Amino acid sequence: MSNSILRLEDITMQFGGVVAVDNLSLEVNQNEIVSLIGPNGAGKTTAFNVVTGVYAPTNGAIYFKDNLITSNYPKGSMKKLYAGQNNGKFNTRIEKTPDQITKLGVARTFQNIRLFKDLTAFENVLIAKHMRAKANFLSATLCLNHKEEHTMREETLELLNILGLTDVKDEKASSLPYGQQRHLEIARALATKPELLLLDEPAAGMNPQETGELTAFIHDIRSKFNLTVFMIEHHMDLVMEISDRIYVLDFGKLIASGIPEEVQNNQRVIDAYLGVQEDGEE
Ligand SMILES: Nc1ncnc2c1ncn2[C@@H]1O[C@H](COP(=O)(O)OP(=O)(O)OP(=O)(O)O)[C@@H](O)[C@H]1O
Repeated sequence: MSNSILRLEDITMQFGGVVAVDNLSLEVNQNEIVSLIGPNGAGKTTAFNVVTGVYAPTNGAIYFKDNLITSNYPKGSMKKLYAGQNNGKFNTRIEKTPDQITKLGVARTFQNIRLFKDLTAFENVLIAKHMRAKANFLSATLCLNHKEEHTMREETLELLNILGLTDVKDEKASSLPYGQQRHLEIARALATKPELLLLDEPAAGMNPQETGELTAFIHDIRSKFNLTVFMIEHHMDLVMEISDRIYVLDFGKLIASGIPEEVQNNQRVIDAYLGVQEDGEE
């Protein structure tokens, strides 16, 4: 078996005529921290949405731990609209729901924090545990036996403790400072016991101190939970410091990949993204 945990093969995601992700192939290996970067609208979140089953790709295949979990090809009206390059290469259709992808061992956080704002930190994590145990929210809330419930509560407390949230476990999510809400979102993702954690802009909204602490925090959870991390991020200092490897998207296409030094010095990347951000130039 290879060391690959996630592999995208020729993924295209097209919304009508808009090609958000264009023939993207990439690989994430076990225990790596890999970043996906690119200017606004480059297709990063769409790529995450395809991996996590929010969208079925228009074309292409995805492998998780070398098992084919997603596969599609253009059909119906999409046949005419499809603008990609690999038409005909894929001929099976495999689609999984976000729940099914989560159960395989893939969890994610979102660019805009999606906590249950009126529930406590403890309740937010506990619900995620229930969701992992049962197929849906309703059965999750109704069908647990006492022993299962007790175990989940214990595990929830342990998770909050590891993530430094014990003191605020009974606070409403909405009342927590932004940095703690981000940690809570990660705690909730970890409650589903993932092997692969997708973080969509974990530093968004954080102050410089919180952002500075994020590298150590992500390293820490990676080793404690034996995780692989695939991350979208705009803070270049963080990306360059934390990433084992980086993939760069521009207008949906992969324009560069490599270790941070390679990507940092890549002229296409500088032109497309880093240059724009640092100099404010087009
Ligand atoms: N559901 C959708 N329907 C139509 N177009 C969409 C949809 N989702 C994304 N797009 C388009 O796909 C392109 C890529 O968007 P996406 O949000 O993936 O980019 P991004 O790299 O994550 O951007 P940002 O860094 O600003 O979050 C954009 O042009 C966007 O408008």
